[in-house]
Amino acid sequence: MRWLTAGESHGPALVATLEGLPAGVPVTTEMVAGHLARRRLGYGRGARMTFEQDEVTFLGGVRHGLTLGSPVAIMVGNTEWPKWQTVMAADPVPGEELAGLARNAPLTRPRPGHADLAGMQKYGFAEARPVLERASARETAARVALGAVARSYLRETAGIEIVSHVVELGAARAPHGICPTPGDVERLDADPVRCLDADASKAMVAEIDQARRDGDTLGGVVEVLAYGVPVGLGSHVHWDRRLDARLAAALMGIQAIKGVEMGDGFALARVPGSQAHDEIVPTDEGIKRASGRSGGTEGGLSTGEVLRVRAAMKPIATVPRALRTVDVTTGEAARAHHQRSDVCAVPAAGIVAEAMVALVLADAVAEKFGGDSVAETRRNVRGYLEHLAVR
Ligand SMILES: Cc1cc2nc3c(=O)[nH]c(=O)nc-3n(C[C@H](O)[C@H](O)[C@H](O)COP(=O)(O)O)c2cc1C
Ligand SMILES: C=C(O[C@@H]1CC(C(=O)O)=C[C@@H](OP(=O)(O)O)[C@H]1O)C(=O)O
Repeated sequence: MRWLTAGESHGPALVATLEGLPAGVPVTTEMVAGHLARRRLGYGRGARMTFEQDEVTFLGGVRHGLTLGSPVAIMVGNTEWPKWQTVMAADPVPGEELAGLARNAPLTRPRPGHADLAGMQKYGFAEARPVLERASARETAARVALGAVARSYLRETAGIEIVSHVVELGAARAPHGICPTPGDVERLDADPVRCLDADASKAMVAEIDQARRDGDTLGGVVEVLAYGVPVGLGSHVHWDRRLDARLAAALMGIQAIKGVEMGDGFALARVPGSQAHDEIVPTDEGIKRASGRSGGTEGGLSTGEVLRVRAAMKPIATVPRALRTVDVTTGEAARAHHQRSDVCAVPAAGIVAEAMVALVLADAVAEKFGGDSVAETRRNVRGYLEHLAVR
């Protein structure tokens, strides 16, 4: 399976394509729009989330609610576009039309923590606009759109369901060991910070309020769980086939994610081996694990237990009480450019992380089970699981 996104934050639209899906995956505009709406939620997001809509259009690969086996192409329109169509026009614009446009003022005070400065230096731009337009996490809308399609494929072929929740936000933490299930999604989506524990949720909201008062921003940690993942996705045989490595790369590829842990991750480094692994035990339902510390992978293969992976997001880099920078036109010390911004986007990052996990798992399922139609993939999954049960 291959996928790509294109589009700028204030361009006309984002587009995303996914190639390698079989025919017969149920997909609708409403399904994609539903996941995009979940990404817009979350206490602490900025003004743009209140007025911009995500307009979903399928451009290819789907007919009457089912994939055709051809590449799926989705467009997510930016409803901000009318305000930006001169500044972000694809074709040349006469200088007099651009002159005096406040939106076109050169951004010469790059923001620490963003791609602004290194991007300007690398690509030879005199200001940050051409960099930040693509570096912006607006692009995550395109990933979530593809993630919605990948999730439907996972559900239909292998019965896999994906859930995420916020486990840390600023200094507030959810109690250790809370593992939401697919049945908790409605409750999670209704919570302002997508945290299952009511006290922790209140503490997280209070952290965001305080950061806003302080002119500051916050990060946090999200956890993604995948239920129904069969044993044997990924492989131990080569580094780039390891499922854990693929998940880590995909999650690290989300804007502002700076750390990824499989299962108990870093905590495992601090305990002896007798407390770090998941013992193998016989049960009435077959061979199982006595705990879930590994997060559902061993040696780069899924174990058949619940998959659990965490991603740490750094605080939003556009800090209202602006950070020190240099004005690249004068070389003088200055304060970083700041307009509207999110105070905290950790709940939204959880939805993006779900999409990335879905895309990695979809790729791994397609690799293991193949199939040109959903029925064929399903047969292959069933045959494999029946064979395992016999053994
Ligand atoms: C869902 C989401 C929303 C974000 N919103 C903002 C924002 O409003 N303002 C901001 O400065 N950064 C925001 N970011 C983070 C920046 O895009 C990110 O920090 C920047 O691209 C640099 O990230 P990097 O150091 O990981 O490359 C957001 C990230 C995500 C995942
Ligand atoms: C638009 C989205 O997120 C944006 C991500 C973002 C950034 O710098 O990453 C900055 C903000 O955009 P702007 O600078 O235009 O206010 C966010 O609103 C979105 O998630 O759909």
